[in-house]
Amino acid sequence: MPEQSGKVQTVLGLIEPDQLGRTMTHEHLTMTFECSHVPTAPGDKDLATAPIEMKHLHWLQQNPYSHHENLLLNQEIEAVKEELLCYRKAGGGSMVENTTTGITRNLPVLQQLAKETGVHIIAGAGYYVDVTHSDETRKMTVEKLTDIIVSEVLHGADGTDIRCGVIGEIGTGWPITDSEKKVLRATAHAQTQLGCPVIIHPGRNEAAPGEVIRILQEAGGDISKTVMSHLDRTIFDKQELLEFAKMGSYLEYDLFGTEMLNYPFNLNVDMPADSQRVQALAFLIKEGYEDRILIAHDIHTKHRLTKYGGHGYCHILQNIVPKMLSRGITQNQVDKILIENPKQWLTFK
Ligand SMILES: CC(=O)NCCS(=O)(=O)O
Repeated sequence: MPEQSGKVQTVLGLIEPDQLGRTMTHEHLTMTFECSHVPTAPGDKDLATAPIEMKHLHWLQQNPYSHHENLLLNQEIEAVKEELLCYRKAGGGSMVENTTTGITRNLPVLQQLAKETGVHIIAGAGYYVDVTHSDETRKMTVEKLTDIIVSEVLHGADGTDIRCGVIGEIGTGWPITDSEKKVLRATAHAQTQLGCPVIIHPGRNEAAPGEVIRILQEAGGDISKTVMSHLDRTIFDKQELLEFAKMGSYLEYDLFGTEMLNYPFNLNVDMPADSQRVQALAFLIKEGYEDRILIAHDIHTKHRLTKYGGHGYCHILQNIVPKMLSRGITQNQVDKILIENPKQWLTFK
């Protein structure tokens, strides 16, 4: 039985699950997102290269992926540290940092942030979406990928001895590519060896989450210890959502704070507003899924930091929790979503 059994693994070592407190299960504290750059409309070229300033904030909120600098969250360590200190003051305890290979994971920075702020940080093992896979990654067998993921959890990643405490976010697109399928199978095999939590980034299609779960299931993965991220931009039909929920994964609404008219990665999608996200949570609770819900902001660009006029990492604790309570979600249910469910998910078997 690995030493992680019954514990949560942070970048500073193992902790007791009860130490976690309120936990955001899908955040990024340092990463790059250049892989998802969206070409700028011809008339907007100047805005796309202008410094990030208040007068451009609305344009940036509507076009976050067309501004190169905005995709470099890794340049904001001081601002992120300030926000983490506020997060602690607001009653936050822990964060899962979902940056995996392909979007510039930086474990020493995560360790430094954890030491300086007292927030428990859990780092992610594995690989982001296909477009970020190196030639070397593409050539690897499932067995080799499994060994690497297991080693990132048991021994440390990126040449450090800093150990990851979850596998993911494992990136998949739509349709799921062969290289992504290999990584999914390796994820399931590694999870079988380790008894650890897994978190998935699905493609932007209603069928994508179910297809990922089927691949993991066939490879022996533990779906009850797996989180499906980004449901807020992926499954809209209530019946489809309930069908998916029956498959048994955690159901994550992790784009709180993101409100935009045109979602550039899939123009057929109407990105919901936060009030609609709260309605989705209330619906899932009414349908009996309060033990399976997780929430977060998935901050991955600069403009969402308070330094740039964004909502920051405290938005859920300060604004969304009161809204949940005002919409009939009880304090006990809020605590399940923010404390108990993350604890159950993050504890190694
Ligand atoms: C970092 C990351 O993958 N964020 C998800 C953005 S998306 O628009 O929900 O795909």
